[in-house]
Amino acid sequence: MTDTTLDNTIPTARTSPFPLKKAAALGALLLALLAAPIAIGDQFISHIFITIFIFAGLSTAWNIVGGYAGQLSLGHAIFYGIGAYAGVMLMNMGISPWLGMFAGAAVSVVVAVAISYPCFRLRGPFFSLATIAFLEVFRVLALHFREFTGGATGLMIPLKFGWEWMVFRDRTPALLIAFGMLVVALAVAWWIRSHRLGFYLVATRERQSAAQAAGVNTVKVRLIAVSASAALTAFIGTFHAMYLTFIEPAAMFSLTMSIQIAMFALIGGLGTVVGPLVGALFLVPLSELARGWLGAQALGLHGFVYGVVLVLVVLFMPNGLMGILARYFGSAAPERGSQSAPVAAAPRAAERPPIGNDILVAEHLDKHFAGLHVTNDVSFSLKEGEILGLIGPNGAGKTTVFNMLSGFLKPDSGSVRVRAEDGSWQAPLTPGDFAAIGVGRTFQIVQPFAAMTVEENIMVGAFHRYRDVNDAREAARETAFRMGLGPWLHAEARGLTIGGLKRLEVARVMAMKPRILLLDEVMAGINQTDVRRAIDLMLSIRDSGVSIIAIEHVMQAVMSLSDRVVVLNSGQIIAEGKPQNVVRDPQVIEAYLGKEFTHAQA
Ligand SMILES: Nc1ncnc2c1ncn2[C@@H]1O[C@H](COP(=O)(O)OP(=O)(O)OP(=O)(O)O)[C@@H](O)[C@H]1O
Repeated sequence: MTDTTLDNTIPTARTSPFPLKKAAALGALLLALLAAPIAIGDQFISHIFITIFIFAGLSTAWNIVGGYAGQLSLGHAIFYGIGAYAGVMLMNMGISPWLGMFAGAAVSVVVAVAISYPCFRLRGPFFSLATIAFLEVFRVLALHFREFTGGATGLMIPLKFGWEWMVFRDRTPALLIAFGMLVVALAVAWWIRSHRLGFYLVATRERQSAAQAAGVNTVKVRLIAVSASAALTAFIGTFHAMYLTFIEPAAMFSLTMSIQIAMFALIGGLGTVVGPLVGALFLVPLSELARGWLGAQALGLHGFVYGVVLVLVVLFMPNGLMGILARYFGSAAPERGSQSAPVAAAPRAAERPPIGNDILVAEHLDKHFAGLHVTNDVSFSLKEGEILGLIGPNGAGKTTVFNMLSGFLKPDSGSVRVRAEDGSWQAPLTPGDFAAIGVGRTFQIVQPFAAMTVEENIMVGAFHRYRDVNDAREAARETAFRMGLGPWLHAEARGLTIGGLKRLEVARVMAMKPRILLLDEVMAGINQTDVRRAIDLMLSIRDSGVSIIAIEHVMQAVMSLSDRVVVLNSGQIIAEGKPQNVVRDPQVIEAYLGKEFTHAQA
């Protein structure tokens, strides 16, 4: 590691994932998109723009779930269909679609929560398949209840014109409504992405367990995202039904529709605020023009050309059109191998606070994995202000113990109790409970939120203390500079070296200001100089009143840091005590250290 001088100045500039300059550019683009068809005044052109606005709105709504939260739903036509049917059915009863769309949105939210809750357990393609299955159920239901839905013959809207009924002879009012809906969808998507919820969603998408360790209720945030997305989709569904004037199950609950909605976001730029709009802007005219120009020449030729363009985009633009734009206007990637800014000199307390009473107690922890008895009656305690070293050979069960101390694994028997700030003893169960009571942990295999910047990664931890984005950003920057990550604030975590990722892992948990810190091999794979710095950092963390349990194989660190050491072997505690005594224990030498270590110590 080189001794690069650390720039200790913490910049106070406040940036968001969607800063003002970009917002102004988007505003100008939207105004131009509205002005163009009005200025041209052609019915067909207006129709194309209405279609762009509708699909861009639908795709923006989908992107909240599919892009931010990473749940690739192919069932979004359910909410579109519910919005459409609610609007038309209520209109048939004399109720304005402006009210109908809220009814459709309310039903969609209930359906979305009911479907998503069990499906969140499914990962990747299995989630997508489940959403397709639900879509098919809704199509069949719409066919079956023909007294309400008109069955396969569909429903015609009663031809009542005017703003009250959302039906017009001229295209301009429809253009304005479609535009308004797109703006609302974009505003909601932007708000979510630039606030705590958006950070939590992306973190959940990137690494669910790391997000849980940072105190994120991953189920709750995804349910909120699904609800917002379903409501927006239903709003647009109601309007589109009025625009089409006729609805039927095959068109409203169609898989093609679901795929199209998702595709615009994929092509434009998954997980970005404006990606879906860019995708729709590119693809809707292409599809309409291909249909108009080529449809007459040879049957299906337009579909072929459209398909070829899609394949080319997917092959050559993995991050969508927004990826290309970001390459020209975005920030540069961090340089690998140069991430050596030292950890800031940790301010040490003049005097070490005295070791207090127990703050965490593990009692009789037993855990089996199939036939393997991984931990066997493991009991120990951690005292306030203490550093407890947890050592043992590979496979001894150390990480399993950590998983039980942080709610990631439920012990088969035994318990973990933690003393809360008010002095009461609690028995947290879930990772969220542990985070809430002040237990923070790192992971042996680093778990960065790869697509987020270093700053955003640490902010996910800081949100545990601060709701406000600017406060969380400030806290994250402070932590980043303290951890020597200052120069890489705006670099994506995926570009960091292993040393950088280890620091990021600790920085994220430190930003939570935990009272108890569980460190899982944070010194593995780093060089001697960094080990010494990491030791200093841990001592300063301890001096600031944090109690630490550290799993570590680097004996230099174990010996100089630990007040006490617990040795695990084959899931059982074989020794416990002061480090200098433990390393002389014949059982520990036999099972873990080897005779060479004792000789070296002597
Ligand atoms: N989810 C799991 N399913 C089945 N076996 C598991 C699981 N997790 C851990 N094990 C097994 O339990 C044993 C203890 O693993 P654990 O990771 O807790 O050990 P460790 O002491 O942390 O080892 P290391 O120092 O190599 O990280 C190992 O044999 C491991 O293969």
